[in-house]
Parts: sequence; structure tokens; C-alpha cells
Amino acid sequence: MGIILILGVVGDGPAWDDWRHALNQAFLIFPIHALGDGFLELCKNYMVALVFRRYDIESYKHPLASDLLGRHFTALFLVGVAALIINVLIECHFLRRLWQRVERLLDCTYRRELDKLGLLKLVNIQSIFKSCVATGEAVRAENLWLAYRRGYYAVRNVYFSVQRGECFGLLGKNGAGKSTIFKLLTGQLQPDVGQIYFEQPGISYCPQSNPLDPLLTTTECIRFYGRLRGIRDLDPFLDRVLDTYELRPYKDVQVRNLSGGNRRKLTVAVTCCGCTPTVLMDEPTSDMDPVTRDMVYATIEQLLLARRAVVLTSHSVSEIEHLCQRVAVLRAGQVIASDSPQRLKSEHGGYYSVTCFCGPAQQAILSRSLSQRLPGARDLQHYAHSLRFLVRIRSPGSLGDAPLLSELFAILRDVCVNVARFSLSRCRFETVFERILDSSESNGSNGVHKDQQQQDARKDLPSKSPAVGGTLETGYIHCGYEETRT
Ligand SMILES: Nc1ncnc2c1ncn2[C@@H]1O[C@H](COP(=O)(O)OP(=O)(O)OP(=O)(O)O)[C@@H](O)[C@H]1O
Repeated sequence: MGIILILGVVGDGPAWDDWRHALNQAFLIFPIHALGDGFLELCKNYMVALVFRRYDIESYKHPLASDLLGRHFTALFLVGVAALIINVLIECHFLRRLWQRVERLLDCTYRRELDKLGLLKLVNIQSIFKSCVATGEAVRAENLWLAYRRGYYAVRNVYFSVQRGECFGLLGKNGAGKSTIFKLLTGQLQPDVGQIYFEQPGISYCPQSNPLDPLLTTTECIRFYGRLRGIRDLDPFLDRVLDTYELRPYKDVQVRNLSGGNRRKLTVAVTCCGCTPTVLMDEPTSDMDPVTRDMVYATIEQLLLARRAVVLTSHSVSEIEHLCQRVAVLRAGQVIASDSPQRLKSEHGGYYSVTCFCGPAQQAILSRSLSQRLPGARDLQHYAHSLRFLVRIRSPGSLGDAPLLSELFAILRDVCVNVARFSLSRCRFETVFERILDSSESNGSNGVHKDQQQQDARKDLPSKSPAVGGTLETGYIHCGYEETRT
């Protein structure tokens, strides 16, 4: 319409008029143009009639007169009918069938089938490689590196393997890289370097945020995931899940109307169904009350009894300590310690937490005497009515500066003269976790020494065939985060 108006303004002469007329007729196949031009014709008709009426000439045409809007109505009708016919053809799959026939004639389908077969072969070969886990091993990660942005690695040099029937914990502060490792394991992200091997038929994943369809009811959700996991007898499975997780009162409630805790329970329940050898659980007990948490613990126990491997993250250190046979502590995407909770405790623990109940004045005196009598006392924390500190003790028969437990009692009796009472307790795993992070920080494994660390890590990387397992030096690197020599 704009083009025609411009031609009307700038063009002067019969040639321009012919162009304008031809375009006007041609554009009638566009319904918007037909409608707009129709309104323009009505306005022109009205204004011309007003002018001629002054000279007593009646030139007004009725809007339905065929020479005023006839071609617009005809164009709109024909376009409408054509659109209707095309719609019917699409709905009846006629066009698809026609295209298939043409494809067959042109032999495209045959070539596509060949491509599919090639792809299938590739996937088969990949799955043979992917299932290269040792006997009893459910999942293995080798030398994983991933950078979200150039030069900053969210995951660095991560190795671990999890056996069937074992619960493996990933511990780390916020942003340590736990969820990123899970995304690598599930294939949501491709590692820049490294390989992941897992036992078929694959991995179940309970992500940090509940991925359930909000419009499905609880029952529909359980049935859907059950079918997805290949469970044949869905009714007993549904009953079992509803009863185990106490979800029966909400069986017809849509997921979007469930409480946060119930939604989490449902996510955990549908993750654990099926028979995948590995189950990844990213903070499964977040938003849950203590009773519900126990249900999840029981579920994890059952998974382990069924010889499935569980990889678990949680911000509850005690939860990890009690559920996991082995724990990896992550800091800035790197595993800084990995062992059983007991071994980590004995290696980084051996600490006792001492609380002396006294006022601020006595606390000042006590601090002075502690620095003389107990130089190993650390992390002194002053509160209104107590002073707390950590002290490492040595086990009988071992050598070192740390006191024996009996010696510690004797020292405390001597220094706590004006103290109402004191209490002594063995450090919890939380403290061990903090100590591991602290010691890695003081050893320089933080962002400040990143380059040095990366160089050290490169030295540690295994020399493997570049085609199978990569290193920063030789392996394949996605997204061009690092230059490679090969
Ligand atoms: N999509 C993204 N784009 C860029 N950076 C990201 C992205 N996702 C995560 N990161 C960064 O990667 C690092 C690791 O994040 P990740 O979510 O794996 O940590 P996390 O240990 O799971 O943390 P949390 O305990 O809080 O869940 C963080 O520094 C984070 O900011």
C-alpha cells in the first residue's frame, strides 16, 4: 500500500498510472492490502460525492456496487477459499504424502536411510566406548575440564569412579562445581577435555531444580516416568510410590499446586524408578522436613542394596558423612581431597572443640594462659558467656607436639581457674570439611595461584592416546577455550 501511495505522489504520467494500477491489482492477493485498499476506495467515493453534490450531480456509489469494491470482495473470497483448501490438505496429511511420493521419486529417502544407518553405526561404536567401565564400576570420570568462559574453569582435572552399591558424595561450597560435574555426567554439557564412562543403560538424574511438568498430576507424573523407564506393571509401581512417599492425598493434584517439599519428593521418587546403574542426586533433601528426609535416606539405602551407584551432593555435611562411603571435597572445580569420611576425619581431624564458660574478663586471662600452655589452640572464638577453640590431640603411641587427651584435660584443669565449667567434644565432619578447605587455601590452591596450579595439573595429566582421552596439551578441546598443540 505504501509503495502504491508513493508511486501516486512521485509518479506523473500514464506510465506511472499503469504501474500503480497493475501493482494494486497484483497486491489484492494479500488480504490486508485488499481490505486497506477497499477502505481507501470508500473514502475516495465519499469525498468525490461531496464535491459533485455542490454541482447537483449525484455520483455516490453504494459500497456493495460491483464497480467500487467488487474486485476486493472477489480477491478476498478467492484467497479465503485457497487458504481453506491448503489447510484441509495439511490436516489430511495430503501434502506430506505428496512430498513423500516426490522424495521417493527423487530417491532422497533411500539416501536418508543410508545416513541414518551410518549414524546408528556411529552411536553403537560410541556406546561401546562409553560402556568401557571396569567390572563392578558404574561410572568413571577421567580428567574432566570445563570452562563456561574463556580461561575460567568451573571444573578442573576431576577424576573419580563409583562402584555399584556405593554412595559417593561431592562436597563443596556454593559454586564449587558440583552441579556442573552432574551436567557433564548426564551429557547436558560436553567436557572441554576428558572422558566419562558409564555402565548402560545409563544414568538417572535428580537435578537441583525440579524438572517436572507443572500441568501433570502426581499420578500422571509417576506413570509418565515409569513408562519412560520401561516399567511394565505401572499400577503396583504407582501404589508403591504414593505410599512410600506419602503422596496419596495429592495423587490428583497438579505438580504446580504441590508444596515445595512434596514436589521434591516426587522428583526423587521418579528419579529412582527403573534400573539405571547410576543415580545422580543433586541436593535431593533441599526443602524437606526431617521426616521426609528420612524417606530419601531410606530410598538411597534401597538403591545401594539393589547394587546401584549413587552420586550425591548436599549442603548438609552430616548427611554426606552418614550416607556416603567415599567423599570428594571440591574447591573451585578441583578435587582437593577424596577418601572415606572416616579416613578424612583421621587425616584432617583429630581435633577437639573446647568450650570454656566464663565472662569476657576471664576470657582475656584464659587466652593469655592458653598461648603459653596450649600453643596448638586455634580458631579462638569469643562469645558473651563462653570462649571456644579447637585443639588437635595426638593418639597414644604417636609422636608430635600435640598433647594426649589426658594431658589436654590436665592443662585445661590448670588454666580454667576462674571458669565455671568447660566442655570437650570431638570435632564434627563439618569442621573437618572446613579444615580441608582451609588447608588447601593455605597451600595455595586458590584462584591467586591459578596459572601455577594449571601448570602443575598439566604435569599430573596422564599421557594417553589423544584420540581416547584428552589432556589440555593434546586432547580435543571444545569451543576454542584453549589452544592445542595438535
Ligand atoms: N551457565 C553458566 N554460565 C556461566 N557460568 C556458570 C554457569 N553455570 C555455572 N556457572 C559457574 O560455574 C561455577 C560452578 O557452578 P555450579 O552450579 O556447578 O556450582 P555448585 O557447586 O553446584 O553450586 P551450588 O552448591 O550453589 O549449587 C560457578 O562459579 C558458577 O558461577
